[in-house]
Amino acid sequence: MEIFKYMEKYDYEQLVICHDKTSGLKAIIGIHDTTLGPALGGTRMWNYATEEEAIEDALRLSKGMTYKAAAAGLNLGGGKTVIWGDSKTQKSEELFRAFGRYVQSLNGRYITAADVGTVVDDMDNIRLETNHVVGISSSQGGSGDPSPKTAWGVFRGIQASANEAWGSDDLTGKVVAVQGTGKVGYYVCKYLHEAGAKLIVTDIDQASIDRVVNEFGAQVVALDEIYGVECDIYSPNALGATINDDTIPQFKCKVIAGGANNQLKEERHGDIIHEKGFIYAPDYVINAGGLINVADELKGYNEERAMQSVSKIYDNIKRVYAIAKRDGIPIYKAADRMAEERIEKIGSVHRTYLNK
Ligand SMILES: NC(=O)c1ccc[n+]([C@@H]2O[C@H](COP(=O)([O-])OP(=O)(O)OC[C@H]3O[C@@H](n4cnc5c(N)ncnc54)[C@H](O)[C@@H]3O)[C@@H](O)[C@H]2O)c1
Repeated sequence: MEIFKYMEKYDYEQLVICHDKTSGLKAIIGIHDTTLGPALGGTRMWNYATEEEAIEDALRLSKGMTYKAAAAGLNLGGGKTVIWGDSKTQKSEELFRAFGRYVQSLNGRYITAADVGTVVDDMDNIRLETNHVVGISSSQGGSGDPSPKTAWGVFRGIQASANEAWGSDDLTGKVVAVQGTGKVGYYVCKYLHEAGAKLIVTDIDQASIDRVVNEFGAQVVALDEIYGVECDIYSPNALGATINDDTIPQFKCKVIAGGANNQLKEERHGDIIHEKGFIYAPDYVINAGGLINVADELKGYNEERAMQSVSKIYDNIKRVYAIAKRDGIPIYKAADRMAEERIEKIGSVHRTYLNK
């Protein structure tokens, strides 16, 4: 990989390679864009096959965070860390403290958080060396499990999508097919049930299915049946890539809106659902509740304020739909455009010299 060529192509700011022999730390911090504010993004611990794979992931993921934060209306840029190692066998206090010292050395340009392979305890260890970490434990002033907040944002995005499709936020009697009833899916079901929607669910885990059946009267279907059920809304909250060549012909819904990451198998599937007239809430806009929630820790965490901020996902989703119509482009592309326009506009404000 030609790193500078790649960085130039997608306009990256910085790549930081961190090494500590004693703890075995091998970390790569990608900072994509800090126009809107410090780069915030989680630390992923993963046993990559090669050094190149790890670098590519740090770069790819940090760029994704630029778009996610910008579209969420946060004053944050995009960054991400990958720690190259096995999260089951290679974690230690010293490894995360060594990493924390590198985060501190960036003096607030980058703020870290938990991601795949890292947990709250790891963030608490990083916190021993730097303040530039969020997602720490509640006892330390952290915001706790983000899943209910992510789900609240997904619910608000579903309301905005219903408004777009049927002219009203009212979900009474609407049938929603929910794929995945885990940490996010359970709360999505809860909010939908409270709003009067009817639930059809599927999951590989029987205990989580039983819970939503008992608590919310959900109807259950087999794993593969969820795509083709008669419903108004399909809400993916489990796996990525469930909008693909196999599933699109099965969909009977009008709206696709759920919390799962990377829902389009390929970009062209975003074009296909656009041509077929589906209302699709772009994944990284509708599932930003966890990020918005954790970012609230930077002001001293306040749950009520965080929930209000997450609620604005309603407006963000509506804005994406408006941009798609304004420019005659598929909705998934409108999300990127919304993020890029915000960075461009705020960036131009920052050109004016201010003696702060
Ligand atoms: N937790 C968050 O705050 C958050 C934030 C942003 C995005 N997301 C995304 O939301 C999705 C769900 O995250 P989560 O935290 O609820 O994870 P989770 O592991 O708690 O839940 C996922 C659920 O999907 C089920 N599942 C797995 N394979 C399935 C299949 N083939 N068919 C149906 N169900 C299946 C699992 O049994 C589990 O109950 C993921 O894509 C995640 O990346 C989560």
